[in-house]
Amino acid sequence: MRAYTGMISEKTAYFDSTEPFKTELGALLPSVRVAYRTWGKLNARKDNVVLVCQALTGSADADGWWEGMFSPGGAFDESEDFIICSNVLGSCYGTTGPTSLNPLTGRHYGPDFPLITIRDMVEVQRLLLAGLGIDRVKLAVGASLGGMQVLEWGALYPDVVQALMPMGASGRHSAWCIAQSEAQRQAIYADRDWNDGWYADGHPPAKGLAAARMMAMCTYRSFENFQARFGREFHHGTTFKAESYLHHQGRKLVERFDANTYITLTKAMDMHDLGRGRAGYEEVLRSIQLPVEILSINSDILYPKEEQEELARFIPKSSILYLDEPYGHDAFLIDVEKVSRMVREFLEGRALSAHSAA
Ligand SMILES: CC(=O)SCCNC(=O)CCNC(=O)[C@H](O)C(C)(C)COP(=O)(O)OP(=O)(O)OC[C@H]1O[C@@H](n2cnc3c(N)ncnc32)[C@H](O)[C@@H]1OP(=O)(O)O
Ligand SMILES: N[C@@H](CCO)C(=O)O
Repeated sequence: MRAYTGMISEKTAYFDSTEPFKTELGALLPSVRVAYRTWGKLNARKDNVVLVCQALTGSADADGWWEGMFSPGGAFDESEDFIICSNVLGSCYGTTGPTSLNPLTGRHYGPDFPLITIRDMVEVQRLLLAGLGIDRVKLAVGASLGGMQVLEWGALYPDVVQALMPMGASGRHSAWCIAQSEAQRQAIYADRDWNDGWYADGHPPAKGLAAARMMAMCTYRSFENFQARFGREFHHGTTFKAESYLHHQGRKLVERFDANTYITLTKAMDMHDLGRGRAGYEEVLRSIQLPVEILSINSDILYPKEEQEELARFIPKSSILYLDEPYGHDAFLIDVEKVSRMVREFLEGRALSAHSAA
């Protein structure tokens, strides 16, 4: 697998919405820019759209961070489908977020960027699709934060999306996940360069962001995976391989990501709750009348299988698949061949029948 560098591809396109965007929680963004990529061709009936929703540190470049999903006969097949992936609201890869200029102040939003929600991310994607003249999506698919967006698509726009495939996600962020996010954010706040989010250019809270990533990496993997890969072996001198692995991953994130963005996106994930302000959590799940294929990762310590089984229990036309791997939550990025096949089978099976019936 190619290492994901977080560079914005030159193939990235931009959609600008000059209308003010009101967030779910009432903040007003004067304008919104969306960075997006597409692959394949939109057919004459405009009914071959597959929407890919990114995970936490991803970008519009799904062919970078989820490369193995792109192949003839695989999940994302450019000869069949028109595949769209946009960078989420609040991120730092081209879509409006804390690193963007605030037109009202002329400086970066930084920590002034408002608290946003998964619903805001979906609303911004909806603006993009409308701007591209698309009003039907045959499949919305994504893992982790991407899975949350997929579920919100089902709740917000069931007339637009025709099938959903959320992976390694829940219908509402658990106390456990909120606690992990907060511990990571506290590592950033504790960095001497944090300066309440107004860190100087070239002096980000690097140690804090690296520590946050190291904590997160432990939750993206599993006891078994760390034990099998690193055991008690040393990397150099008295540094264990398990330590140097985390140092490496922490360093890599600091090179490609922004601390205020990390805070914005993890808070949005913590706000994830399909039931908020609606008729009730279970009712919302029951009301999703689309074919839904739920992928559960057996070794996931962040979103355990009970959470996907809960989704499957309440969403009427859902079924559940299990990815039986030792890798932990990030198995969706590692065993891509298997995941890709599962998506294609869904697309050509239950998802296709919903699509043809529409
Ligand atoms: C939406 C998104 O997910 S965005 C981005 C994709 N995800 C990420 O980048 C998250 C961070 N990366 C990863 O977790 C992984 O690289 C994955 C999930 C993408 C792939 O998993 P794996 O194939 O098992 O890769 P692995 O976890 O071994 O990481 C490989 C890297 O760790 C390094 N590494 C492995 N063991 C050690 C060690 N003991 N000490 C130091 N470095 C180590 C490798 O040299 C390699 O470095 P590179 O990425 O700079 O080439
Ligand atoms: N590893 C993912 C987050 C967890 O799925 C990312 O870096 O975006």
